Amino acid sequence: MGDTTAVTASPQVQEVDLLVVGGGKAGKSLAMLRARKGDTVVMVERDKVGGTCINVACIPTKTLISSARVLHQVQGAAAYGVSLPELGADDSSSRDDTALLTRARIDLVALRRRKESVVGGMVAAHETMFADSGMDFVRGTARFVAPRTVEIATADGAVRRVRGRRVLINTGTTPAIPNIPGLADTPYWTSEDLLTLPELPGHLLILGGGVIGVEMASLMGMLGVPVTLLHSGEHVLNREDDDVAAEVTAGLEALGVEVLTGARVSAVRSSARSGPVVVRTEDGREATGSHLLVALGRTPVTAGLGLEAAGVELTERGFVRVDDHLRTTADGVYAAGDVAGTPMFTHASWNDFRVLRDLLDDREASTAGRVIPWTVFATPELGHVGLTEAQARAAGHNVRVAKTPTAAVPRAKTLGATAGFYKVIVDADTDRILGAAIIGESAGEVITAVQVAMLAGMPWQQLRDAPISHPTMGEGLNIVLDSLG
Ligand SMILES: Cc1cc2nc3c(=O)[nH]c(=O)nc-3n(C[C@H](O)[C@H](O)[C@H](O)COP(=O)(O)OP(=O)(O)OC[C@H]3O[C@@H](n4cnc5c(N)ncnc54)[C@H](O)[C@@H]3O)c2cc1C
Ligand SMILES: NC(=O)c1ccc[n+]([C@@H]2O[C@H](COP(=O)([O-])OP(=O)(O)OC[C@H]3O[C@@H](n4cnc5c(N)ncnc54)[C@H](O)[C@@H]3O)[C@@H](O)[C@H]2O)c1
Repeated sequence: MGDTTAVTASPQVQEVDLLVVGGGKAGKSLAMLRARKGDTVVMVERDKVGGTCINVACIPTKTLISSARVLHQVQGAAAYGVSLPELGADDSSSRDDTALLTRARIDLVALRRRKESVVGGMVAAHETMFADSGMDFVRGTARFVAPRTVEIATADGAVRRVRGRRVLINTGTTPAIPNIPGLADTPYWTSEDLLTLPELPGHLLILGGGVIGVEMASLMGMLGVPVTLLHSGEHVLNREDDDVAAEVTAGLEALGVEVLTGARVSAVRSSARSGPVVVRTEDGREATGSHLLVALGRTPVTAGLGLEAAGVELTERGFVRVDDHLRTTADGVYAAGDVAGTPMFTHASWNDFRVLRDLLDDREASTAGRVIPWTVFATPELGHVGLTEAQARAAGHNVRVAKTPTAAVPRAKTLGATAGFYKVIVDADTDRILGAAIIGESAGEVITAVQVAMLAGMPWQQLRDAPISHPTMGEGLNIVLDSLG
């Protein structure tokens, strides 16, 4: 275990082996590992223990989505043969189970309590892990004042200066609030505000059909909230193929969500602080709602960090400039996660940690060429890995596409969850799998099997012929690849 008191080289500056600015996924993982290995480590965190994902992003959203899915299932439970015997089992003529189940509602207080309990449990686990690792976890805001040196305004009012032999910047992103006329004068929620669920909106307007917009629209749709989603692109989820986005849109519409595409919002107005919100698109369409959610991307947290003093440059888009080894333009300073322009996923930030773990131990490691999958937790779910069909064609591959409705998968039939499709893109010359998009129950789990096949360089025929358990959603991979012959 490291000497956490660290060596003081001058009266003002504490010298440590590793200084981590921002305790996101990459930062906290590296801080704990290096401290356990005996390095002196200071990690500075200005806000919540454990970073964005566990407090205000992945974990609370997925917890709420799980509750909403249960509600959705209960409301549709009569179709599965579920009835309510305690409400008149001996008088079946006087009740209508379908109607009663449909009337199931969410209890907002209990919902919030469940979310807070899941998040709280993970935060508590992090507090223990941080302490056990031996790192010096400092609550406060860090700002660079010299190369590899920060000044920390600590939460208890003190000021500390710390210099790291090596430094990692892992300050993440915050919701982007574009300068749309009228927006500043209108009450709006970001994803963080929505998670506190102060109330269920009468009608939610969502600006942006990226991952956040789609997941929140699906969540609110399942909770019975009328939703209008306005997205500037031709289809939601800009990165996906047209057919994939269309299927996700169909899933939203099945939940009652109105999806407006080609709808770049150019003005927002609200007659009173609590009055209806009206948004207007560039092509003159208008939508009215009771609440507004802004889901228009995320901004890297670099303002006020003093990066000039550290010699750390930014890219044109405002992210910390890094090379394939996550090295910034300043000697000994690395950056990782969202702020470094890594794809904005927790598992990508975690993978940055693994690259740094190896580099700091003088082993070869790089971010070049890695394939990062993602899951969009809408209902039905979308799992994605590798190239889209459009990207594969644009890259000049000799493309073959295998596509089968999720309804063809026996497990989907038993689950009564038949919406979606399996789509796998292969290279006809090399037989390698280039990418896949799967829409259906547990798609985020099934996509991992495709990812592993890709990592192993497996020819698609081997996955087609693998004896996959029956009946599982994974078996859909046999079925979809069978369609290639
Ligand atoms: C609503 C929502 C849902 C999401 N769902 C998913 C999902 O399901 N799956 C997924 O993979 N990804 C999801 N993401 C993305 C994921 O949350 C991010 O990619 C991930 O959290 C980025 O982690 P990070 O390591 O970059 O740093 P972060 O976890 O963002 O941590 C950065 C930390 O730095 C701190 N900090 C900033 N400046 C300073 C400073 N000057 N001094 C001290 N500390 C500072 C911040 O307080 C913060 O805690 C979601 C994002 C959102 C917004
Ligand atoms: N399940 C997950 O892994 C998950 C979940 C949530 C968020 N995230 C991460 O968070 C990041 C941020 O998500 P996001 O959805 O906020 O951003 P995003 O950039 O993915 O989507 C925002 C969309 O808004 C559209 N847009 C921009 N201006 C507009 C306007 N004026 N009117 C209408 N539409 C407009 C853009 O075309 C863009 O596609 C994502 O990149 C994702 O990686 C991941």
